[in-house]
Amino acid sequence: MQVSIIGTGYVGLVSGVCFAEKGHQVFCVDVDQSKVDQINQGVSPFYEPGLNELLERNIHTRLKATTDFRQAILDTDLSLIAVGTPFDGKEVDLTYVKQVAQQIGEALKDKSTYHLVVVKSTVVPGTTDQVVLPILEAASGKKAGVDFGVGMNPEFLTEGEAIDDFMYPDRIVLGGIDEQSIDMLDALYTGFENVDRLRTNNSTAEMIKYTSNSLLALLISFSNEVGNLCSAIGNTDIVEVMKGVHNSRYLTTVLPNGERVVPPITSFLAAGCGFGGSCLPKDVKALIAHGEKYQSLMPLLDAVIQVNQSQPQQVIARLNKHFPSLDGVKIAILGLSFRPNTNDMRETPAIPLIKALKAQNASLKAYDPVANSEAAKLIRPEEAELCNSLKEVLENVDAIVLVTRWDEFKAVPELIAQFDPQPVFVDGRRMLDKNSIQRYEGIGL
Ligand SMILES: NC(=O)c1ccc[n+]([C@@H]2O[C@H](COP(=O)([O-])OP(=O)(O)OC[C@H]3O[C@@H](n4cnc5c(N)ncnc54)[C@H](O)[C@@H]3O)[C@@H](O)[C@H]2O)c1
Ligand SMILES: O=c1ccn([C@@H]2O[C@H](COP(=O)(O)OP(=O)(O)O[C@H]3O[C@H](CO)[C@@H](O)[C@H](O)[C@H]3O)[C@@H](O)[C@H]2O)c(=O)[nH]1
Repeated sequence: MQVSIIGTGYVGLVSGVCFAEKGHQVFCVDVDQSKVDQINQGVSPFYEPGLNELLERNIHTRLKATTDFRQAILDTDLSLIAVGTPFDGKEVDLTYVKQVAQQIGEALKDKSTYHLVVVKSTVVPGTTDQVVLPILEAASGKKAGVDFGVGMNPEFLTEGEAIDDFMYPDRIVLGGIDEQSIDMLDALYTGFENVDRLRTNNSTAEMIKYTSNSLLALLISFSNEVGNLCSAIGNTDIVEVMKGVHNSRYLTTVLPNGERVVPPITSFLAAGCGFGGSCLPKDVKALIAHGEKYQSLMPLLDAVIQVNQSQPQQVIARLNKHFPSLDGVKIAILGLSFRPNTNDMRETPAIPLIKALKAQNASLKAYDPVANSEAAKLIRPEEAELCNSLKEVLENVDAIVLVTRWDEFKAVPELIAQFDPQPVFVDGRRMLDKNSIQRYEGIGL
């Protein structure tokens, strides 16, 4: 199939290389010329494990990046919209989605064959049918369901694991205005085997995406709330509590041989210094705001955000056990990206934590295995000194705070074993063994 993908961010570019790998002819379209040039040189504009290899293999054979929007639409049968949908403080910002719909519509005016337009961006229920479809009809002068189809295909990839998530999805949601749209969208996923496909309407497809992310966020905040109580009680460990909870038959699958498998969703029961990223915070807030429009309040999701916003304070409370005043206390921050294996700093809990520590006059150093240069755009040198290695950041500090679960940090117990005195270690992710470090403190402990 000839496919155009609009937006070459995490979703657009990963979808592009993966569909090319599956044999489709893909045009990746972006307004950002520098991104387009970089992609055409076979280099990803952002860090994502495995992406460069797939890009190099497919560029200029089955994949091409371009800024020529019109030509990309005319030369393809199906377009995926994968531009950003940020939260603007009040509601989901559909500016980019609307712009793209307008441009696709204008190109469709000159097209004589059937074309399918699919929204892959995360958009609130109703957007594809009530916002995108009317723009396409008005700009093209054509009729949806007759001259072109309209679909919605939410994306579930996780940054840092995006290629595997895309190639081996746990579900494929195929939304559409009619059978023809859904059939064509289904055909795009030929070659994706052994995966549940859910055929539905666009509004339901949109709601599936928000509900999935809201559930994940809810699980995290639930774990954090219980973890905070564990800390307050003392001698009660959230990690062991959640191990016990996982063993419930409702959260595990029992295989015919009796083996118990913990489904991935239960990994979202890990308490920590809070969820960040470009999806969970903005999607939960957008759904709450969308509910308000229908006078359908979501107090449970309001609380999910509230708990999340207070999690950095839990780290500070652990530090305060040892340092009643943080004035002049030298602290190393381990990890700046919102999760491991990415350099994405969007909504990372590291930023509110650094601001809060700085407000108390702590003296900060920080290190991230890949996100240092992205972090330098957000963190001023007077807020925290960015270090180039784990060894360097650990030198001469009173305390260490682990924010991101990078594998490299497993070396910390050994690296600090000989330090005298031992720094206080606050595990913001409960990543390390609590018995492996002398002055260990952790969320939910
Ligand atoms: N990042 C994720 O892990 C993830 C996962 C699932 C779903 N989503 C959703 O997918 C969507 C895209 O997210 P992302 O993280 O890939 O975004 P991103 O910000 O990384 O990329 C968006 C891209 O769109 C381009 N763009 C903006 N306007 C354009 C236009 N008019 N024409 C062409 N290109 C244009 C930008 O230059 C940018 O390269 C969002 O709705 C997001 O919620 C993201
Ligand atoms: O038990 C957990 C699991 C995650 N997190 C934090 O939650 C945030 C989000 O992590 P994760 O969900 O792994 O990464 P994302 O790339 O944001 O992926 C989420 O958002 C994507 C975009 O919508 C969806 O496609 C994915 O299914 C969904 O997991 C990170 O800050 C994690 O540290 C926790 O605090 N505890």
